[in-house]
Amino acid sequence: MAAATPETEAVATHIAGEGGISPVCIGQSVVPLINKLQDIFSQLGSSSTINLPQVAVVGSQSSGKSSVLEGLVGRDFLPRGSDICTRRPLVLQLIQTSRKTDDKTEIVEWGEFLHAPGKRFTDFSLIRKEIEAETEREIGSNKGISEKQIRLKIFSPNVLTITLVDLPGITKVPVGDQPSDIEARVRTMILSYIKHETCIILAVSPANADLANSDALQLAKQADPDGSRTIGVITKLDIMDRGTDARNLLLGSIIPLRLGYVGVVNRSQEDIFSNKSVRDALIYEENFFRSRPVYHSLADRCGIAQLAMKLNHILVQHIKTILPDMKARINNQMVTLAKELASYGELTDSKSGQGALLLQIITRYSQGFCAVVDGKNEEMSTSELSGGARLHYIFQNIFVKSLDEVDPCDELTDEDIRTAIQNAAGPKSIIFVPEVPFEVLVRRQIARLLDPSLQCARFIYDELVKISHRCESHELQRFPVLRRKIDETMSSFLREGLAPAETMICHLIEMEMDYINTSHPSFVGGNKAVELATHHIRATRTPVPKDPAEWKESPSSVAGQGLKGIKSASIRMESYVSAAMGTVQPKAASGSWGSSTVGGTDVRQNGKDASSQKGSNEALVTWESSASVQLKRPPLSLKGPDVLSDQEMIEITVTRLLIKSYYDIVRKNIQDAVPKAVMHFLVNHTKRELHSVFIRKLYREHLFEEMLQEKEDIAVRRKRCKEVLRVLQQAVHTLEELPLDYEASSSRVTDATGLPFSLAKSSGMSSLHQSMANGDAQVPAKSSKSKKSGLFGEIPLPLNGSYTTVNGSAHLGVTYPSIAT
Ligand SMILES: Nc1nc2c(ncn2[C@@H]2O[C@H](COP(=O)(O)OP(=O)(O)OP(=O)(O)O)[C@@H](O)[C@H]2O)c(=O)[nH]1
Repeated sequence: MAAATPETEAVATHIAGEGGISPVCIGQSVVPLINKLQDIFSQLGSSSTINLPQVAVVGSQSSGKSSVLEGLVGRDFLPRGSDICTRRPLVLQLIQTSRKTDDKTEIVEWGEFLHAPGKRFTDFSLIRKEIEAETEREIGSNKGISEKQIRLKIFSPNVLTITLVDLPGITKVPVGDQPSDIEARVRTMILSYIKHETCIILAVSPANADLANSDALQLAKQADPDGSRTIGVITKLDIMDRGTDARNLLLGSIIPLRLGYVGVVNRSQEDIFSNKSVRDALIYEENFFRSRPVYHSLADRCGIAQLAMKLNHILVQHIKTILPDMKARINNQMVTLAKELASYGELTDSKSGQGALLLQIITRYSQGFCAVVDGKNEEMSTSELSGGARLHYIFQNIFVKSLDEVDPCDELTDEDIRTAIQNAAGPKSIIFVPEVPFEVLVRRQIARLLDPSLQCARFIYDELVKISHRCESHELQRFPVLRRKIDETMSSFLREGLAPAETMICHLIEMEMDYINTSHPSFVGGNKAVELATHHIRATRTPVPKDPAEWKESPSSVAGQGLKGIKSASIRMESYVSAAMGTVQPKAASGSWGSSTVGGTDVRQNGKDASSQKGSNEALVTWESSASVQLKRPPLSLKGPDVLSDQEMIEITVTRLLIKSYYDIVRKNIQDAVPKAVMHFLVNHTKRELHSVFIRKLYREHLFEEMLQEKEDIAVRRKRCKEVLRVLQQAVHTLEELPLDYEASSSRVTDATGLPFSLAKSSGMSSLHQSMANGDAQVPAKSSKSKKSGLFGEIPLPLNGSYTTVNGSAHLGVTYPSIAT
């Protein structure tokens, strides 16, 4: 390396400070704020979604990760060794404390674990022991690995303020308690840290192993494919094969890395055994690079100090890049919290305040109810019907449709109709199509409309109850008593609305049953019904059998089928059709079926009746000459004969037609009137009166206190909400304090070519590059502020662009002289 010039000496003095103990503190004004934020957000618990930048050290087992971290911290406190040492992720937050104190007794450096809050570890060897003990407490001593973090804060005036994560090394063959898939598990664990875009990866590879096989670089590439946040760290430069050096590795000739490599020399195992101090190790490292000319031109890539500077600068730029997003996220969180807080409202003790609050709640409730019913609710669902649309569905798709599907005669058999007709005729024969049985039967069918109509009203009532629950405001949740009272009032009010709706429905059905309006213009009427019946029968009759024997058989076979097969049989009956049409019956048929003419003959006098008549006449004659004839006692239950007469068929068909026609009229009336009644008495009435009912029943001054009793957890939530809001406001404040025009003053970051980032991208800087390459290590005091874009945003060139060396070597970002070893 080139000898130190007066300028570099001056810079070195500046960095070393008085007595050589002042460290370079690039980012001092920025990173502490981030740590402050980190503390603030840790108070918020896991709900915090702010990802603060971290630096994670990854690599294969025993590659020197912990040693690198120790070098960066400048203290000897991590478990290290040739065997597996780091078995749980160690999150290490370095916090720079105030620089120096005159009071020599004051403790200036200490560590604190999250699992032992308040306990200061001033003896750093105890920190190492505590890490080992805490590791064993979790996973025992037999080489097991866990992903549960150990969190440690190191407070010191001699550290760069930064967060580092030491991760277990990648290992191939399971040993001790390690599971068979140890390699995969460790890789997954490491990836879970380094995959975050905000994580800077220190990929540690030993110089004495083939870089092409580096686990660290392979994992880093997986998490950061474009290499924009990966720094390669080459360790063990001191134990490379004789005759080899790491020049090509550091230059990125083997595996190029966008942010380049830094070579370091840590303490060897022997050094550890002999308790070599960090300070001595750093001096040794400095001498190592100084004594090897091959590294002279790579001063900016050699030594832990360069790594510290590089890291710090990248971190600063990174923070600047993510700041706007961080602010936006905090603001979003604040908006959400403010809304939540507003929903909890404030408590008031004054009667007028309570009254106003109560009035507001019941007014909102009533308006919400109406809005849901009217379909004006803002939170209207797009995935299913809700509110008023459900009421409409119940009316039209359930009620009206169900009535449409009802067949008024489905429960009326021909025998039922015939029996009704005969009963209506009393002791007489039927002359005309009877009116009474039609009325009796149609009334019975109209009565069947009552149940579905009442059910429809019930369904609507149920829906309104559901709506009433839905429109409970968030605010109402705070007051369980008020909520219960509103619920009670609402359901009793809805019940009160249901009663008149049901009464109205009963009246509607009764009205319909009470007066059968056969003059209704849509009613088919008797004559038309006979005509239709006749027409229907004509259309469906089968041809008359040619063989008279078949005529004989025909009726009897119909009779043989009994009333079960009467419908189809009646269609086949020629006699029936003839009777309906007024034509003459075939003789044979008339013999067995009686002399029926439309409306003129007692059709019940069928063959059997005739023969019994004949039999009684004979009995009379015989009585005169011989012993008396006994009549059969009529059975208790009397039914008409099995076989239907022609006239009966017509009567039945006509009666059916009349029933259907009239029922249709009534059905339409009911389909129309029931929804109207329900809407009027129940739904609209509720909408109209709800608010005044609430006022009447709930807005009572002596009830205010009771009804506005808050749920216990609401007070807790309100308090928590306020607290989190306060913390967020503090975070915003902290962010606003951040000097966005921050400019690094005493270090620079170089890209893989060895040039400072910005300079490397500037044109016409080759002479500068050359001077550095020559080991002059001088950067003009003023250089243009150019920028490099990448993941970490734009990296401006430090204004003074000074390149620091101490005695021709890079100076550390930590000042070991002050450390008590
Ligand atoms: N000679 C020499 N030895 C080193 C160097 N870096 C680390 N070592 C030694 O390598 C061994 C492992 O170092 P650690 O720092 O514990 O490595 P690690 O990667 O943290 O190990 P695990 O956490 O167990 O994976 C120790 O004995 C160190 O002394 C170096 O640059 N030079």
